[in-house]
Amino acid sequence: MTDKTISLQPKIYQAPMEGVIDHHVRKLLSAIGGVDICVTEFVRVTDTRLPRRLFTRLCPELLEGAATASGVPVRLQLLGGNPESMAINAIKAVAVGAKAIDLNFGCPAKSVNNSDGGACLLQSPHRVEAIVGAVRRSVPENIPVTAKIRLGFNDRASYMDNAQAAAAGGANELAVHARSKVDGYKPPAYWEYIGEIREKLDIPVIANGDIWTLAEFQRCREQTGCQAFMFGRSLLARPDLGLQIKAFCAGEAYRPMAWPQIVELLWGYYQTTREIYPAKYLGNRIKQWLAYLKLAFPEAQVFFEKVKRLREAEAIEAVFFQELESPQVIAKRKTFAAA
Ligand SMILES: Cc1cc2nc3c(=O)[nH]c(=O)nc-3n(C[C@H](O)[C@H](O)[C@H](O)COP(=O)(O)O)c2cc1C
Repeated sequence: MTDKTISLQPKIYQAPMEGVIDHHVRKLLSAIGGVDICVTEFVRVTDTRLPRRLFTRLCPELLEGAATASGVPVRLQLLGGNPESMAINAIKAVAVGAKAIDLNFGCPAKSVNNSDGGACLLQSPHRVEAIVGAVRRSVPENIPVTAKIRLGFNDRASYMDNAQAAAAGGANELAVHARSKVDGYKPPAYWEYIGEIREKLDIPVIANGDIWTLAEFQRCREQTGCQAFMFGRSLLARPDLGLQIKAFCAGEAYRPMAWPQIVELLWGYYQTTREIYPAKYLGNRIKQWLAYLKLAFPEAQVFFEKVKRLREAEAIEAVFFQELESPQVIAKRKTFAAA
């Protein structure tokens, strides 16, 4: 690989997804490859110093050098509106093992916004600056403090004020989900705003929102000029999207993951989480992942239909066995093994 191709390689981030991308999913996604940085679900900061176990439950990687088993660094995300409490808990997180802190200014949930956290803070850019500043000043300089914003709360008018506030507070990087809180998750994502932010700020800006495919990555890169990209739902829909992008950028051939590999991935996820989640929720996590996979793999829709009403381990596993033993899957497995 020449220096030129290295410099053309984008940095790929796994987006935080509360209730969806936990440490099990981070482990699987980072093992596939293509992901440079993972981010945890948010730790909700109240007025107290949170106990160590809360950090390690949400991010057991803190006990393993703050990296996944495949060595991908994991950033711990904090959410809250009180600069002092955020700073105190950032210090605690670092003491527990965090090597980077990300601050959430994007969560649209009513319950979160009503208790003064997430996207509602975008209504007061000076508060964004104060929170970032308090955390930045409280943790050692070698610990990156990053922020993740939307383009605004009720509308997108405050996008630049909030981006500049995060930078003025000392954020080392800024991830921008290209929608306002009111935009929710409705397409489109307004990538053009990210490009403006990137031009104005001196810190790396990470583009996020609706980058579902390699072609969309290319368009987003063109529109924003960014070198860093964050993928949430899209990475669940195409778990090797990071590899697809990196191979493309390096000019290398790459055969994207096909359904047989996806079933094996899902089977691995089911097996590792089977004992951990309460029995009454058995299968819920794979159904949740299938809901994203359906967007990229027609086979996932068929599989989802077969498991959607099942709650018993035996029944769910029978569907898996049927799929894992299907001639199509076995044939593909042999082809991959030979390749
Ligand atoms: C179910 C769900 C949970 C999310 N949880 C978080 C979170 O904990 N912290 C955060 O900053 N963003 C969270 N987000 C937003 C994503 O990180 C990301 O910004 C958004 O989904 C757009 O990116 P995508 O189009 O690649 O999914 C969440 C999104 C979804 C759909």
